[in-house]
Amino acid sequence: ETDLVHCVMDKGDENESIDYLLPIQDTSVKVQHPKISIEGLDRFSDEGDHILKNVSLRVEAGQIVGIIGPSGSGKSTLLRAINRLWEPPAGTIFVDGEDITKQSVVSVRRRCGMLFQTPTLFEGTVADNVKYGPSLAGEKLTDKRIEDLLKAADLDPSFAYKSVIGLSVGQAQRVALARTLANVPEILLLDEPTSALDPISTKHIEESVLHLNRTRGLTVVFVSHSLDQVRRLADVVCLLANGQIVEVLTPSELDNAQHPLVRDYIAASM
Ligand SMILES: Nc1ncnc2c1ncn2[C@@H]1O[C@H](COP(=O)(O)OP(=O)(O)OP(=O)(O)O)[C@@H](O)[C@H]1O
Repeated sequence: ETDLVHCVMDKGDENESIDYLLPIQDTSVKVQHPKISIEGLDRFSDEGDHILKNVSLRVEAGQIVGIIGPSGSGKSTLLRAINRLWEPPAGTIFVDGEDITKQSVVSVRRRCGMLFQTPTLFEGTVADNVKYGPSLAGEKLTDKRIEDLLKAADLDPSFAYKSVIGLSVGQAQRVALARTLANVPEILLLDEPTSALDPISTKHIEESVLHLNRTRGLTVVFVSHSLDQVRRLADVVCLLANGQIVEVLTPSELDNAQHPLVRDYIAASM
């Protein structure tokens, strides 16, 4: 990872383009392992409720997977397990074929960056927030790199030295995206990332995510209540209901979904 960071930073210093922002991940070669593999994941709450039931899911490198489903079906819990915000049992979640519980939490969280519904920034400037993750790894970001990260999140570089106080939610979410990208993630986990945003801010975030996916091969797993968003972004859609994946299909197949819960969900969303 360190080598990649340096390679990207060197190139970033020479070139205006955000295309140097993250290493390009080779998704053309069929590698042995999927990017993410979830195998028989179960979760019980402290009260004994079965929140995730034997969930298995394969996400290929460079894929964008949308997770939809009724409230309380376990979508956030599933997403949070992938970067160990909730600790999955050993041997249930693999990234590049490696059990994530065998790696350090810090490295898992850097590789699998997460955005939440509501951005939480700490007080200070936009740049302070963007620099924070790399500083934990002893890395100091250049001004140019910070500007490139802001551009990648569809935010004007002039925001770098503004205080985060006074930012709109949409701007703050883009800062949160830049902060996540600063860790050079391979996977982006997005938990309803635009549900608090207006349509323009939503478009900014969606365009950034699509651009990063198309140009960098970034793998994306996102939770959304918007079927329109799923249609705009996802290569594959998973429907989660009562803690189980009940159907996996492409966005164009949504209208012909077989499972009654999927059909109900789509009907209710129209
Ligand atoms: N830490 C926890 N302790 C106990 N129960 C929990 C915990 N986290 C989640 N749950 C329960 O697990 C179930 C799934 O929650 P989760 O937030 O994953 O669902 P969701 O599909 O993301 O819902 P929403 O669409 O409303 O965000 C819910 O019944 C929730 O109350």
